Amino acid sequence: MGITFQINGVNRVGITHEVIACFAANQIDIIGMEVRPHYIYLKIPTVAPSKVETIMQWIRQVKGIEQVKMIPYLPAEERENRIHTILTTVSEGILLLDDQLRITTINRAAQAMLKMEPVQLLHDSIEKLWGEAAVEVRRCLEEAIEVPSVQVSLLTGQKKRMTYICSYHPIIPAEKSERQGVVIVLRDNKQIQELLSTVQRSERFSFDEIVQQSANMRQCIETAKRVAKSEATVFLQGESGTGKELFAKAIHFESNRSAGPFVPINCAAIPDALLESELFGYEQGAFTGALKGGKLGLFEIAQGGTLFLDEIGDIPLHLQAKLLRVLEERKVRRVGGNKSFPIDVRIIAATNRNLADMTSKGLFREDLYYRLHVIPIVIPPLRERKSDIPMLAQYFIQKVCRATNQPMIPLTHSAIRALQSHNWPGNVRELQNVMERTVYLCLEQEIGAAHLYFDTQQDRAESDQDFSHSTPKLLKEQMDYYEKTILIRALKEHPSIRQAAAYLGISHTAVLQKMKKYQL
Ligand SMILES: Nc1ncnc2c1ncn2[C@@H]1O[C@H](COP(=O)(O)OP(=O)(O)OP(=O)(O)O)[C@@H](O)[C@H]1O
Repeated sequence: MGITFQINGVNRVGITHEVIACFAANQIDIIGMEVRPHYIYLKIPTVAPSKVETIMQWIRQVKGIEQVKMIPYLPAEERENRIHTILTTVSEGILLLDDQLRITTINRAAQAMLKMEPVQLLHDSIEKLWGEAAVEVRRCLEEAIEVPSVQVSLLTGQKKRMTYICSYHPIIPAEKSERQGVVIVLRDNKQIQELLSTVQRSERFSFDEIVQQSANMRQCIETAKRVAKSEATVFLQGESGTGKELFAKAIHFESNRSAGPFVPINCAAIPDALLESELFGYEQGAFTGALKGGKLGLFEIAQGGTLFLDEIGDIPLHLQAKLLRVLEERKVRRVGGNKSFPIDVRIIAATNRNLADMTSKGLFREDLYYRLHVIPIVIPPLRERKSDIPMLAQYFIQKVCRATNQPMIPLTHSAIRALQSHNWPGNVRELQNVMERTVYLCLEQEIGAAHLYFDTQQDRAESDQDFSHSTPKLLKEQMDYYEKTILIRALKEHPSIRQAAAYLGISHTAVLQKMKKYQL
């Protein structure tokens, strides 16, 4: 409590001294003060309202003073109030340390996370409290560098060991080079995992959402449902676009791990050099360019949930060995790390390649193949389940109509017959594209066979041969057309993208880019 004045005047040497002298002459104590060009802020103990007016008149008599008014707080108090409000409202734990690494402030969230009262923490050095775990905090202070995302294992006030994700930020005042301290931002690892699984939970998916009515698909779903509750590794085989990822998701959400995360990774889409660190994570300093504090691997992120290894046939041989070890020991060691930690992750693997064939050719490790091939489920291509086509086509039409707020457009019998006589090399994904394109371009009340927009460009490329007929005329178009055809052939003739790349004499990433360009 107290009374605060804001005094505004000219910038004259000695003016502040004369204002203070007014208070001293009238025996009024000054309990807070701040001076800025043209402004003096003064705080005094509470006095009677009548006295306040008298004081203001004294001050106005000082030469050069233009305005005196009462304000609720000194500017520094106002800043402190704001910082206090921020600290109490953020969900992260915040600890402010001085230049000796002593704790000067701790917010409510940090007290709750550490399960400690401020008296147990304030004024103690973080090095005394955290021991070894504080090494990076000192580095942050001494080298004035930010340290983002370090995992720290600490004993809480209830003597329970918990893992936190911390980041350290040096406090460096503007215009000065000396360091004033460190801000520690603390996040509860469990909260992060829960957040992650909430995100996954929001994408819940069930077997009921897999559209089908053919006997062979029904059988696949029955098998998948039966094994979902177990912990067994499921091995999904099927051509591209048959719905392998949908099966993987449905199995996860039907399993006892449904509250945990579902983490998919497409092994073919990640360059060799990054795949290992994506899967297993890395320790700080593991290689040039490694993030400070290291990086969580997908095995760690999938803890308590399911890791979906899509396109498993594209994992290079040296990583196959490491993956096998992880699956057998159920322990992961980060790249550049020397400690292993246990993992609790269910594996679902998928491939559109003939892995058994690749094994016999020495392109895929036999031991890993058998480790993964526990419960194989073969999803048939669309051409082998033509009875699913009408239902799927209507489902995709309805999806677009709903999204664009238009009434459902019916399919004629002739359109259904045309759809069923198509070969569908791209399976359900291709059917989905055809139906979406057809709905967007259709101006009729119903969709007949003539209105279907098949992917003729792809059909032409796949049917390969006669380059002289109906090919594009412009040089660029012709070159693209031939490139796409060559790429399709190479991909068909080689068991993995990496080998197709080696055959074509280009990098794996170049093949991936071209596949994206031609939507293969
Ligand atoms: N039975 C189905 N019901 C509804 N949608 C389906 C069905 N099967 C596939 N789809 C849709 O087709 C697309 C391809 O499916 P998905 O990605 O699961 O195939 P995939 O076999 O994993 O393909 P890839 O091998 O290329 O990764 C997705 O958009 C998916 O939603």
